[in-house]
Amino acid sequence: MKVEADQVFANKTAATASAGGGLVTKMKGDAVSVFYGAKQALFEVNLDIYERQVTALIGPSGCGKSTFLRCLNRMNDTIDICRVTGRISLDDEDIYDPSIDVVELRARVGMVFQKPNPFPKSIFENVAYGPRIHGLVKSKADLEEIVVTSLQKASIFEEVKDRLNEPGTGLSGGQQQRLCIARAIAVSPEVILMDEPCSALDPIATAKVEELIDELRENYTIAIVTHSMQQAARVSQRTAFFHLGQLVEQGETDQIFTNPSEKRTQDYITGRYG
Ligand SMILES: Nc1ncnc2c1ncn2[C@@H]1O[C@H](COP(=O)(O)OP(=O)(O)OP(=O)(O)O)[C@@H](O)[C@H]1O
Repeated sequence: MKVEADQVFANKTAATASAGGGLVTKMKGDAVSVFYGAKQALFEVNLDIYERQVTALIGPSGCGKSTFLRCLNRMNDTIDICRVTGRISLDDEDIYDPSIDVVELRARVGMVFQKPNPFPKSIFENVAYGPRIHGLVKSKADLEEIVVTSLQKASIFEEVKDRLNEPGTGLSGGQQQRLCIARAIAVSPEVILMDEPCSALDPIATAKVEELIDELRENYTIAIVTHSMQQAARVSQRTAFFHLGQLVEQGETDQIFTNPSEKRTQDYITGRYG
């Protein structure tokens, strides 16, 4: 595993170089603990998500990666037994403060799920829905422009431009996932959370989505949960390794994969467990 990761780094472009210095914190977790009923799933996690960087959350199954990701736009609020303590901020504002409008928060911090989940509506409507309910458009022309630019940014416009009125569910899995990314982009989020966005995709569709993630980094802050260490190495500049509900280590992806500080990280990336 480590050898493959090294090869990936050897091929990496200047993109990685920009991961050094000058980083701005976009979201910050301070002593974040999460409980599902009596069971504690996360233990005092401190993690910074930097602006215009891709941060990969890695670790063995059940270590709490998705739980942490879901805290970042309060998706865990939808789980009755879930309780979150500590502080999570977006641009230094506490997102769990009672004054926060959760609908607005989720527009600023969008999410793409493991399984592509287009609405059972046309391709156009899938993307138009968010801007419309968030009141982001004044006219039909505005809406059309947002739909087209979102599909372009999600690198799917060329494939769907002649079938915008056909159902989104009729697209291939990889196209559906890029449609879901277009839908997330349409409400102009600042942060995009991705929970194993490629796990239901074949290698070609995965490569397209990974390429897209790299392009999106120019304008968005991204946090991605992935089981694939090669994927983490390919798409991220920062990596956070979780184990048994604890954040073991975080840092530049190159450093985490080639020279981790913690033995548990080393064991995981070399395939000793997980
Ligand atoms: N809705 C829930 N109700 C109760 N327990 C939950 C719930 N969601 C997650 N958990 C528990 O919290 C712990 C962390 O789960 P989580 O899904 O965050 O891990 P993960 O690292 O994302 O795992 P995976 O890689 O398998 O998706 C696990 O023990 C899991 O069983």
